[in-house]
This record gives sequence, structure tokens and C-alpha cells, in this order.
Amino acid sequence: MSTDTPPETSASQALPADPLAEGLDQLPPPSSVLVIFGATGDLARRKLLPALYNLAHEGSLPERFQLIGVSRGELTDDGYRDEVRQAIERFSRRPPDATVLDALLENVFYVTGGFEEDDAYRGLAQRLGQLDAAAGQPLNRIFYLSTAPRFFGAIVGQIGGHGLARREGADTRVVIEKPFGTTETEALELNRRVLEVLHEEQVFRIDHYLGKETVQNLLALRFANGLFEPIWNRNHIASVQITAGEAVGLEGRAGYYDGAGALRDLVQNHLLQLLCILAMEPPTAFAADDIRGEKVKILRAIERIDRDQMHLHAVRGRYGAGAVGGDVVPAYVNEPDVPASSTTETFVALRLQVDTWRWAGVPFYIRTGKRLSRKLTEIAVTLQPVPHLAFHGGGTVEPNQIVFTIQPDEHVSIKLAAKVPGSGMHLRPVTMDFSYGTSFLSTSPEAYERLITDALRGDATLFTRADEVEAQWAVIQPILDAWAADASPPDEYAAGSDGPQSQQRILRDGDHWRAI
Ligand SMILES: NC(=O)C1=CN([C@@H]2O[C@H](COP(=O)(O)OP(=O)(O)OC[C@H]3O[C@@H](n4cnc5c(N)ncnc54)[C@H](OP(=O)(O)O)[C@@H]3O)[C@@H](O)[C@H]2O)C=CC1
Ligand SMILES: O=C1O[C@H](COP(=O)(O)O)[C@@H](O)[C@H](O)[C@H]1O
Repeated sequence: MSTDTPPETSASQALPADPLAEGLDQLPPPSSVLVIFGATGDLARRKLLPALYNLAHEGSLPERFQLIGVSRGELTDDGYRDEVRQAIERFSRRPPDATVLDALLENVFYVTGGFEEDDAYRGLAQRLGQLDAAAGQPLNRIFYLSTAPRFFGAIVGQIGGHGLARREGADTRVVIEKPFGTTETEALELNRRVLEVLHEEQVFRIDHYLGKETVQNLLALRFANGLFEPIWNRNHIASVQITAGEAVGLEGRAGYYDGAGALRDLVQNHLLQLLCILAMEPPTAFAADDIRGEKVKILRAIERIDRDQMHLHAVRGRYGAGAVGGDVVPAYVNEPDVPASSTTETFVALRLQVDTWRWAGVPFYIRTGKRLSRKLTEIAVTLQPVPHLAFHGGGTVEPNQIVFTIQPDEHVSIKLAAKVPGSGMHLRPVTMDFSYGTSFLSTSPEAYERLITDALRGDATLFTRADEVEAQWAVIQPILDAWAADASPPDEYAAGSDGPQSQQRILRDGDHWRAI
């Protein structure tokens, strides 16, 4: 067994300075083998395999593309092909076309093995060698770690140990699912283990929110329109509110979720990413390190919350029984596989402060919860009120608000005050809307479609860098520590509501939570 160590530099791994400027996003990705560890799991079946089918349908996969699934289940290639077919038929966003699906399945293979067992990697190395030989060239290799996080370090170690971390003439990349560690210390240790084997440019840490069209559009709206830049600061913006409400509960994931909770599951990654994109300085180029560098600056500028101030900045909640969308649902503690002693939060509300010249004094409110009244992810930017209102008695004038609705109804709206038609000067709030569906007459691709394509191309712009994930944990860890030291249970809210009443206590005077 040979042990790979990361090279000082790697010409074939070098990222293009600006993939868009170089037109690389228009080219099909280079010939590649995608290896999915955890190939029979929930994420693979519901998201990754359907995403591959949809890319195949659009002709966006490499001309030569092969998939190898790795899991411990004893399956033949044909047995796994049947599983892939079923997953695609059940979960693809478009009904599968037999010709496209059959062509994809011909290039699907399977290796049985435990993630910590040498045999699996010997079998995998042999398969990979056969595919290279059949292609007559070394193919790029993308290892996708769709496994429980406890295996991430071990799998990367085995990849290195079996000489699979790199080779001449082709690129090797490793995509790592979330959560990247469960504490700051674990994340640091995982980065250390991963970077012992791989060069940072080979590591693609996934945050699927970055693959959402509406999230990328935030970058476009902010940095391609002169309209926003002059007002995007403390002089004009009064507050920012980021909400990720979910109607769903545990969906059979109690084993994972009860050990994680809402703060680790959504805030540490997805919601901090939204905050960064909203708050970051304009990057000099739309390239991985320019964008990630700006995000890291924001994360490092988020004020750490002192333990004795925690109650003024953080609220944790847990759903009780209730009804969501007309369905009666049990309390979190009565969900299957949740231990009776659980103190896991299913709701979080935070007030964060970004200590920069641009954002000093502007509260960033973040809120997420399971079993809320409905699914809604949005960012609401509330502007300062006008300094002097000349229309006395003309009705209420609310401050302007720009709302980016990330999902499910993808749109951007700007709330303005307008004159009600007729005599006098009566004012009323109205909205100007930009809806994706209406403007582009197409449905957005799934986030995983975009992210898999980018990983195949080697574009890490929408993936998280080592220092970034560490900076995210540094924001979250003091809150986790404070909650761990506090024996009181999370505040209860009824399933189907907008969360616990206690979320009000972190609002600055005059601010209010938007309805979900
Ligand atoms: N599911 C989701 O909606 C989401 C998941 N994620 C992340 O994706 C990753 C995968 O999650 P998910 O698919 O839900 O997990 P699952 O538990 O459903 O799947 C795990 C996969 O790993 C295999 N496996 C487990 N243990 C071993 C082992 N020792 N050796 C070899 N194979 C093994 C399983 O095979 P077997 O069937 O034999 O057990 C299965 O294929 C996690 O990091 C999760 O946090 C991220 C966002 C959403
Ligand atoms: O990462 C996760 O995200 C989903 C929510 O994703 P979305 O794309 O549907 O908004 C969440 O339900 C899950 O608990 C979490 O692990």
C-alpha cells in the first residue's frame, strides 16, 4: 500500500482564474468516473442519481461518463443498475426517457465493500484501472462521499492509502457531504486529515444551498445591478432577516437529526452561507477564491456572542404536537427513534452582528425550524424609513423591503409605498415582483445538478473552502457550548405554528418577525 501526500503544486488541479470568463461553463465536463460512496443511501437515491439522469437528459454529462457505486450491500452491476433505475423513475424531476436512461445505466458499475475495509478499495482500484484501460487514457476521478460523516476521514485516508488520491494526466477530486464535523474541534481535525491526503483544490465540500438558482441569483442581483450597491450598507439598511421554515419533520432521519439539531443542520452551513452572500463585499472576479475569500471575511467579522448575553441573541425551540397543512402530527419527542431524554432543538432564532464598516449596527436575524406552518426560505432586507414624510394623514408608510424568496415560490419582490388611486394622497404598500417562472419560462434545475456539474468541471466556486467551514463553526460553537451548559429544555411551539413565542425576545425595539 502506498501513501500519497499532497503535492506542493499541481498543474492539472489548478483552477481557472475565472471559469466564466474562459467560457468553460459552456463546455461539457471532461471524461470522468464518478464514484459514489454510500451508493444505496437516501441521498444517492433521492438526489444524486436523479440529478445524474437529468444531466444526461440535457446532454450535460461528459461525453465519456461512468458511475461506480460503493456500499456494503452485496449487489452485482446489474443489481445496482436496477436500483438506480428505480431511484430515477421515482425521484427524477422529469419522467425518464428510456433511451437516455438505458444509455446512462450501461455505464453504471458497483463495488461491494465496507468503507473501512481494504478490500473495497482494492476492488475499486481494479475497476477504475479497467475503465481507464477501456478509455485508452486516464479518466478524471470524482469520489463523492455520500456517507455518514463519521466515515469522511476514514474514506479519504483509504483513498490516499491505496494510491488513488492523484495520478499523472488526470484530475482527482473528492466531494464531501455535510455536516463537515459536528463541532469546531471535529471540523478542524477533519480538515487536517483530509488535507494530509489531498490538496485543497481537490476538495469539494458541499453546501447544497449554493447550488440553488435563487441563491446564485443573489450574487447576480447584488453585483450586476447598480441599483443595489449604493444602498447596501448601514446607512440605508435597517435590518436583515433570513428565514428557512420547513413544514416537514424528521422524515425518518431521527438517527442523524437528534444528534445534530437545527443549529448544526441548517444554520452552521446553509443559513450562514446566505448571510455571507448577502453581506460580502463585491469580489473582484466570479472565481472560487475571490468569492470564498470575501465570505470568510464576513464569517470572521460576525461578533462572538458572550455566554451571559446568549439569551438576548439566541432562542432554541422544539415542536410539540399540532397540525401542519391539515395533518395532525406528533410532538418531536414522540417521533419514532427520538429518545425520551432528547433535548435537541428543532427551531433556532439568532440575532447576529457583522462587525464591519458596512454593517455596523445592522441586526442580522436568522430563523429556521421544522414543522413550522409551511416551507419558506427567504431573505428580507428592510430599509431605513424615509427621514421626513410630507404626507400627513395619508395612511401608514412602512419602510421599503426587498424580499428574496429562495423557495418554493422563487421570486424577488420590493415593497414600496404608492398612492391609492382617487382623490387626496392616500398611501398604501404595494410590491414590484420579479418571478423566475414568469421571466424565464423554465423550471430551475435541482441544486445537485449544478453542483455535480461543477465538481466534474473542477469549479469550486459553489463549494466551501477549509478556512470557510472552520469560520462557520467558530460562529456556531459558542452557542452550542452555552446551550450544552444550560439544562433547560428548548422552548415548545405547536407544530404548524411560526415557532416559539420566545423568539420575540431577541428582536431590537421596533423590529418584528415576518409571518412564515
Ligand atoms: N438524506 C438527505 O436528505 C441528506 C443527506 N445529507 C448527507 O448525505 C450523507 C448521506 O446521507 P444518507 O444518504 O441520508 O445516509 P444513508 O444512511 O441513507 O446512506 C448511507 C449509505 O452508506 C452505506 N454504508 C453505511 N455504512 C457503511 C459501511 N460501513 N461501509 C459501506 N457502506 C456503508 C449504506 O449502505 P447500507 O445500505 O448497506 O447501509 C448507504 O448506502 C450524510 O452525510 C448526510 O448528512 C445531506 C443533505 C440531505
Ligand atoms: O441539509 C438539509 O437541508 C434540508 C432542507 O433542504 P431544502 O433544499 O429542502 O431547503 C433539511 O430538510 C435537512 O434537514 C437538512 O439536512
